[in-house]
Amino acid sequence: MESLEINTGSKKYPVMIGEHAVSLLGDYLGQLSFTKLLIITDKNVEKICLPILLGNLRSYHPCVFTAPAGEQAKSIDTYYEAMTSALENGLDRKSIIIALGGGAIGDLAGFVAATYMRGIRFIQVPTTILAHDSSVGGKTGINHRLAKNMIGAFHQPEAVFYDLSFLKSLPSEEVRSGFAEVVKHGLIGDPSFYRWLKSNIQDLGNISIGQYETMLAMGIGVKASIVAKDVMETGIRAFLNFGHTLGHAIEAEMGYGKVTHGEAVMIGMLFALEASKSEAGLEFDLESFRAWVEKLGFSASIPYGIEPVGLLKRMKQDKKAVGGTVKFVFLEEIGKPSLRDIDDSRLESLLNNFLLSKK
Ligand SMILES: NC(=O)c1ccc[n+]([C@@H]2O[C@H](COP(=O)([O-])OP(=O)(O)OC[C@H]3O[C@@H](n4cnc5c(N)ncnc54)[C@H](O)[C@@H]3O)[C@@H](O)[C@H]2O)c1
Ligand SMILES: O=C(O)C(=O)C[C@@H](O)[C@H](O)[C@H](O)COP(=O)(O)O
Ligand SMILES: [Zn+2]
Repeated sequence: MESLEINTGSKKYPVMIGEHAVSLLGDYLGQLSFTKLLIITDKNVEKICLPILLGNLRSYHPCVFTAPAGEQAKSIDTYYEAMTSALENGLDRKSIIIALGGGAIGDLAGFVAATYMRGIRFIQVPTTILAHDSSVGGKTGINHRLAKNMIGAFHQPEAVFYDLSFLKSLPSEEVRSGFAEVVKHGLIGDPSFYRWLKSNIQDLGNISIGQYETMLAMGIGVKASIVAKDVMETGIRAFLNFGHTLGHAIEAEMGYGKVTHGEAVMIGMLFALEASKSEAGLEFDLESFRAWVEKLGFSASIPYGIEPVGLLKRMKQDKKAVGGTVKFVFLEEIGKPSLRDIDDSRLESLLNNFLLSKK
C-alpha cells in the first residue's frame, strides 16, 4: 500500500493507494463524526464496485444515488437529481458524500458536496486509472453545452481511498484514457518518470498491479507538488492543463462522451508538443513519442470531420484565457512547462499545420 499526503495549506488529506484500500474506509469513517452517508456512483460502477464498498460500510447504512455512466453524469440534470437525492435522504451539514467511480463521478459528487447547503464533506473512492488525476486536487464540476467543466468549484476531499483491485474490470479504452493523464504527469513534472513509462509500458493490457501502484503514486506525486504550491490555479497549476486546451475543445466539439477525456488530451498533448518545438525551443523526438502512443492504441490525429474553425472557437472559451487571449501550456523541456499567451492567428496556423501533418 502506498500512502501520500496532499497539503493545500489550509487542508491536509491522505491518499491511500493499493489493492483493497477500500477495506480501510470503514475504520477511517469510524474516527469521524457524521450523520448520514450518501454514495454517488454510476450505473456501471454500481454493478461492479458498489457491492464491495457496501460490504465494508454495512454498519453505516449508506444511501446511494446512481448517475448515468460517463459524461452524462456531469450534466446539469444529473446534478439536480443528485441534489434531490441528498435532500430526500435527509443529508445535513454533518453528512458525508462518497464519490465511487471515475472522474465523471468524482467531479459530479465533489460539486454536489461543494454546493449542498453551501458545502459538506466528501471522500473520493476512485475506480478508474484516470481518476488518479481527478480524485486529488479539489477541482469539481459539471459541463456546460458550450465548454467543459464550466460550472464548478474548488472543494478538497477529506481523503482518497484508491483501491487498485477495482481497475481489473476497466474496459481497454478506459485504461488508455487514464494512461494519457499518467503520461501528462511524466511530461510536465518528472523526466525520469516519463522515461520509465516509455521504456516499461508497451502494452496497456499487460500492466501489473505493482506497476500500477508505482505509476499512479508517481502521477499523484507530481500533481500533489503542483497543487501544494497553487491550489486555486492562479499560476503554475495551469501546467496540469497541458494538452487540455485542444483536448477539451475536441470533447465539446464532438459531443461529450463521443471521445474519452484521455484520448482527447493525448491528441491535445501531441499538438502541444509539436507547438512547443516551434514556439518554446523544446528538443524532443516527437516521432518516437507518436509511434509509442500509437502502438499503445491512441489516435494521433483530430477525429475526421472536426473542423479547425469550431475547435478554435472552443479553445478561446478555455478557462485559462484572459480578455480573449488564449494562454497555452508549452513544454520548454520535459519536466519544464510554461504558460504563455498565444494570439489567435498563431494558434490557427499551428492548428492548421498540425492537421496538415496528419493528412
Ligand atoms: N477534477 C479533475 O482534476 C479532473 C482531472 C482529470 C479528469 N477529470 C474529468 O474526469 C472525467 C473522466 O474520468 P474517467 O475517465 O474516469 O471517466 P468516467 O468516470 O466517465 O469513467 C469511464 C467509464 O468507465 C466506467 N467505469 C468506472 N470504473 C470502472 C471499473 N472499475 N470497472 C469498469 N468500468 C468502470 C464508467 O462507468 C464509465 O463508463 C472527465 O469528465 C474529465 O473532465 C477531472
Ligand atoms: O487538476 C488540474 O488542475 C487539472 O487541470 C487536471 C486536468 O487533468 C483535468 O482534466 C481538469 O478537470 C481540467 O480542469 P479545467 O479547469 O481545465 O476544466
Ligand atoms: Zn484532464
